[in-house]
Amino acid sequence: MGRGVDVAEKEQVNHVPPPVVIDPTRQPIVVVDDLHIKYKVYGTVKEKGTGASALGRLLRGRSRPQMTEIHAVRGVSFVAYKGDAIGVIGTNGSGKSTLLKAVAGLLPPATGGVFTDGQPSLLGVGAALMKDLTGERNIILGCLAMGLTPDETKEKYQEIVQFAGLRKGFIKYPMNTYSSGMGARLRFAIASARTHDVLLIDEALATGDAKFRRRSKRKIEELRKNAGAVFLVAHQLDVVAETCNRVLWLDDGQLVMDGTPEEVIAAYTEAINK
Ligand SMILES: Nc1ncnc2c1ncn2[C@@H]1O[C@H](COP(=O)(O)OP(=O)(O)OP(=O)(O)O)[C@@H](O)[C@H]1O
Repeated sequence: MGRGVDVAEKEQVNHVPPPVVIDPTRQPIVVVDDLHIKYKVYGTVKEKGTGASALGRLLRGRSRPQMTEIHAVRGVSFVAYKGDAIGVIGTNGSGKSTLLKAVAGLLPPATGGVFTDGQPSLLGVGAALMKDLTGERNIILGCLAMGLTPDETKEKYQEIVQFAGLRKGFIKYPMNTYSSGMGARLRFAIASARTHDVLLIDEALATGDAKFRRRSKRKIEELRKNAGAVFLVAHQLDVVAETCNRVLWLDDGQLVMDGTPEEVIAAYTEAINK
């Protein structure tokens, strides 16, 4: 017997998103078109999560996990233009990191698409630096990995050390002796040593102090001028307001608002304080 489709489901099935409109006077760098991202997870989420029910399942031999899907990004569309610095805000689990990973090409769309003009670089909290190596070695390897020549790396080295502004002597210590803030500063300093077509920064500035944030803001402005577009995920709304010319507000995987920092942050603040 066929299953009835309720009205909400019908609307979803028949929903045809409006086409993405590109401003012909500006240079598009990233086009996200009705993007859907789903994670496949293995678990028994449909059943009760109590100890008794887990034991019952085990005794009945039904502990085999089932596959379920988490629909993390649900029909997001926008266009980022050359010179845009876009803040992505939203509550925990609203899909911000997932969206950035998809723009970076690290997660395949379930449906919809992401088109980028140039190479995206994702700078995340856990960006790959080698914990056992010194800051010095990480700068050299990081620069070479980003495609700088050995001569360019030599040229940039001092600038990176200065920008990171680590405590005296720490550049010669292994990174596993760094605080999380120090690690984040070094990561950002390395990443910003070259221009990126699309630079995606996921919470990487969160642990910096006020002075470092001011320096980062200036650096992002510089990167914006030379790069294609910069995306910044941050929970600190003041950082987003200071750094970005545009903000996307995500909620439950959907785009609630796309506008200036003033209007989007005001609407978001009102919504979360209700
Ligand atoms: N690797 C994963 N496997 C399965 N589900 C995931 C995975 N990563 C994220 N999710 C789920 O996708 C949804 C969006 O998560 P995401 O990390 O993108 O949110 P976020 O807005 O960046 O959150 P936060 O502000 O807490 O960092 C959440 O429901 C989360 O549980």
